[in-house]
Amino acid sequence: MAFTLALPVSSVSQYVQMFFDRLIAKNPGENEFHQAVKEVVETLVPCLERHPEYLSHRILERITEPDRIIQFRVTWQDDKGEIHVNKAYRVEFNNAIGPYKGGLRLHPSVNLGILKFLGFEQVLKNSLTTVPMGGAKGGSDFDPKGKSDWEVMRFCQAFMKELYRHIGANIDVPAGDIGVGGREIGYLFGEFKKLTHSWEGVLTGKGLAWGGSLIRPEATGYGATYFAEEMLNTRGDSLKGKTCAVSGSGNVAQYTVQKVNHFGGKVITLSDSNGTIVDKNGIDAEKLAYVLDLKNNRRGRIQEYADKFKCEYFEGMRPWFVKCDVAFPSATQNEVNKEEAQMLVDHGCFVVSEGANMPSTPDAVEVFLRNKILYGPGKAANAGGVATSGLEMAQNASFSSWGTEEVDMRLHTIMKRIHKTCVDTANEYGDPGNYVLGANIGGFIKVANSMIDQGIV
Ligand SMILES: NC(=O)C1=CN([C@@H]2O[C@H](COP(=O)(O)OP(=O)(O)OC[C@H]3O[C@@H](n4cnc5c(N)ncnc54)[C@H](O)[C@@H]3O)[C@@H](O)[C@H]2O)C=CC1
Ligand SMILES: O=C(O)CCC(=O)C(=O)O
Repeated sequence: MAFTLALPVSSVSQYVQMFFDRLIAKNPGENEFHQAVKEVVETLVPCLERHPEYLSHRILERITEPDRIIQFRVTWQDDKGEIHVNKAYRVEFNNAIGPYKGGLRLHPSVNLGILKFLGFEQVLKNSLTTVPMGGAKGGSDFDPKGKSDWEVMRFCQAFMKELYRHIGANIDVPAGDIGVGGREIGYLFGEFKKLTHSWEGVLTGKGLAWGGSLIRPEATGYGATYFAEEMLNTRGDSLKGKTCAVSGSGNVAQYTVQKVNHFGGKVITLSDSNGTIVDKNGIDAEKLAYVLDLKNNRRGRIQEYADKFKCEYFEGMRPWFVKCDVAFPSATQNEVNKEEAQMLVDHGCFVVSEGANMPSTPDAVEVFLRNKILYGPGKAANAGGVATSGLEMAQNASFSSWGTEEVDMRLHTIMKRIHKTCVDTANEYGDPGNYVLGANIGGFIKVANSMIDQGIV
């Protein structure tokens, strides 16, 4: 099809700028969504210059507008019988290459702009995995902190009472994200079965006894660590003997620590929304077991680690002031700002592998790129979680379950493949070592081509 642009523009860069201005005007106030789209479209310019058909097919406009957004009310009762109302969403972003797939977040900060940024990132991330999955994200402003198991169960059941109509094993397959782990997936799955009178792989991150996959809980942290190791290998180096800073202390952080230890590195930090612990001796297997119990069962604060193991605790601080070789931001979006990025680099950090989604602000990313450190953006580095969800879907669809070694081997292979895609794409577009460009173009092309193949829908 001919390159027929309706707008009078002389260059692709100018087109992209006009596109972005319109996106902001059409989606006011959705700051995280603007940020995620801006980063992607800016790096797409050389690809769009080479492929004008993406512009004439209006792929930018279509890929940034969710297929549909479901917004609903969740009404539930606390243990005292008091009634609460939360806002909830499922953003079904794009299913060009497979069923909608992506996590559910339960956190008071959840709003549409955050879920749209996460859904948009998920489209490109899932494409990078090579597993056929579209992108989606959902969640609610419900705060699980301080709630009893019964309250969490009642919330999850009320949430699923609406969501069940919109999802299915071949339609849309949610999973965990911040505030949603094995406990919540269990309550959601139980309610889905009850409402639909069917057993299907409609959620991933399920318990092992009822359709879950080995290694899914570990997969995001393991994957981010495999990605860091791959990046280091390009410089003839490895994680062995490296000092690492990890933020967060939830699912992704926990299994990052485990895998870094496995590779012979030493993790010296963990954090939560209250503060950071710094344990210069390293968080070994025994201390990690304590963290898992603290965070997954007792649901306590990370400060208790410092009390127990007599290390330093920094109230209200993030970990990025420490001296380290490798950083794994694994808590939440925009948790590394420009000053913190500069501090990391100044203190000798030369690898950043993002376990969280968009944890670095745009000017922090600029610091990493300018200093030519090994910087693995979230949509590549943390793709192991959703990739292993894809493996869980494959096992469910074939009524089979694979062993630990098989799933881990597949995860490792997928992470190596994603790394190679980033490296090869960055080389092809003349910017070697730029994993941001490599991941964005690498993920985009497959979705864009699929959308063109499938016509104007
Ligand atoms: N669970 C998964 O499979 C995947 C998760 N991610 C991303 O990884 C990040 C962490 O997710 P999970 O470990 O699953 O969640 P989680 O709920 O298990 O843990 C989240 C951690 O981040 C901390 N945190 C949350 N909000 C914070 C804030 N505003 N300031 C400081 N700390 C904060 C919490 O205290 C907790 O330690 C998120 O960005 C998520 O989107 C990305 C890919 C897959
Ligand atoms: O496993 C999934 O489907 C969700 C993973 C996820 O939410 C993410 O990659 O950010």
